[in-house]
Amino acid sequence: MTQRDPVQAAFDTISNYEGPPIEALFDSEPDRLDRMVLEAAGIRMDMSKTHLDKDLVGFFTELAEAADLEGRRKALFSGEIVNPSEGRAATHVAERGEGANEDNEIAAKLRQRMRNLLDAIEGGAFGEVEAVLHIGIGGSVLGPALAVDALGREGTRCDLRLVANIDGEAMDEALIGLDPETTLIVAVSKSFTTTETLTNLSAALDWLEGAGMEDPYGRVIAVTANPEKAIEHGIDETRILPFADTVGGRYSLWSPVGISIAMALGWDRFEELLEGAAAMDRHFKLAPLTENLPVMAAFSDLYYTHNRGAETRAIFAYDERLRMLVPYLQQLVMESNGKSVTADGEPLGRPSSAILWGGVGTDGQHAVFQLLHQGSHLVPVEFLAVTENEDSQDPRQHRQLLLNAFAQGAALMTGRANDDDAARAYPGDRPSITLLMQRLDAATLGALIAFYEHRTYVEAALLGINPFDQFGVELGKDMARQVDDPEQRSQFDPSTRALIEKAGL
Ligand SMILES: O=P(O)(O)OC[C@H]1O[C@](O)(CO)[C@@H](O)[C@@H]1O
Repeated sequence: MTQRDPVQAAFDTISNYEGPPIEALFDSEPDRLDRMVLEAAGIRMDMSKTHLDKDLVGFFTELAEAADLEGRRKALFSGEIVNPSEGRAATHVAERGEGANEDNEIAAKLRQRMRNLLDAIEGGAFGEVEAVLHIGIGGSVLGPALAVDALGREGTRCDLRLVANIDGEAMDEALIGLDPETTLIVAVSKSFTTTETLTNLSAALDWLEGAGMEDPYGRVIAVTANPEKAIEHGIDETRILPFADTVGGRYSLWSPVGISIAMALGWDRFEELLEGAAAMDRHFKLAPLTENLPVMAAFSDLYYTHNRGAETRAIFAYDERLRMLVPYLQQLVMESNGKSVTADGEPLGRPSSAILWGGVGTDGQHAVFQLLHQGSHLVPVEFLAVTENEDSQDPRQHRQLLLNAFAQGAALMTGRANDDDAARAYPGDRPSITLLMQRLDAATLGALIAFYEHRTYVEAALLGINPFDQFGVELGKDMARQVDDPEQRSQFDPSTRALIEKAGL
């Protein structure tokens, strides 16, 4: 008789489990709030409005054991190869001082180099710097965009403009009102081969040259894991900030990629961001699985994809400062876990990560929440809110903001019957998680981002996925090159050829 694969057996149990509605769990589990509200690094996660009951948590614990989650967690922090397809470790935790000693030291040295350059800039080495034009795409821009948008509301030390898209409209907009004499260019690309970034860098250099600048390259700082390529592009070694190639693009804001964060918010805030992330690292590393925020959140994610067939999950931040969180997390989660093969190259054979979408509250309530309450799709929702009001704000607004966030979670769960009119009935029993933070400072934001990183890692570990490669993006890049070549173009399909012809390309 062949032994059943214990991971598959645990997934089968989870997929076939039929538990009670969420509301009933508050009666059947009197200690529910104690067990399902977890707190770490300034984040309070309330999971009591999910279907995870004691049995399910037990089944997930069995799955974690079968998938050797604790071993995977240890492998991440000890710098072992966790990205087998590229034969690499993933050392973003070392950027926060929580990796293997050797990796921590490498990261600390590169951070010191970043600090020295920052001191030189602030000391006037580049003349007066009023603005920074940060050029990068994907993981080379989304972190700085999120951090500075969230934390720079009360003023920044320089005017930070970000440009990612290869669309000239994006560059035109980013340059509005900038003075070439007082603008520094920060070109960020892990590979330094990304078409968008290199094309935008050339456009920015032309802009400097067009303004009569004698040495446009002298105004460029490059951040990359491939310094040779940056040198090939004409950037002087002294203005290159390298980072380790074991730091994935979507995990890189902690590395010198964060120089724009440090320039806009100051070095101390950048360090606080790292410290907050390190606090979450320690929690993830040490807390037992059932008290561990990233682990329990991943259990919930997998329950809804495997048991309830949820294809998406939504995140709504009831805080305007977190409006960039969803785009940031979309890359983190979907580029990491949107895969159909396991780390061993076998077909996955089960749903991978859910599609992540969302926005901010209360805006979403007046646009897409209809579907959340009454649509035929089950969408687990995550609400984020910050209890402390900023001094400058009207407390009435903040009060309403929070009340709305909490009411939505309650409404999704309880629903409301209407025997006379089905269109006015709310089925209820719809799950949500609420993440509550007392304040949104650099440390809490760091912890929040690290929480999502580790949750993504746990999901990958349980699914058997390698979350650190992204081969899915390569085919489109390749075809974009081919389609630009008249000879290869003729081999394309009739629809694509007609589009190219119509656009006159
Ligand atoms: O930092 P780079 O090498 O320019 O890459 C930018 C982005 O492009 C991707 O490689 C996808 O094409 C992302 O993983 C990455 O964050």
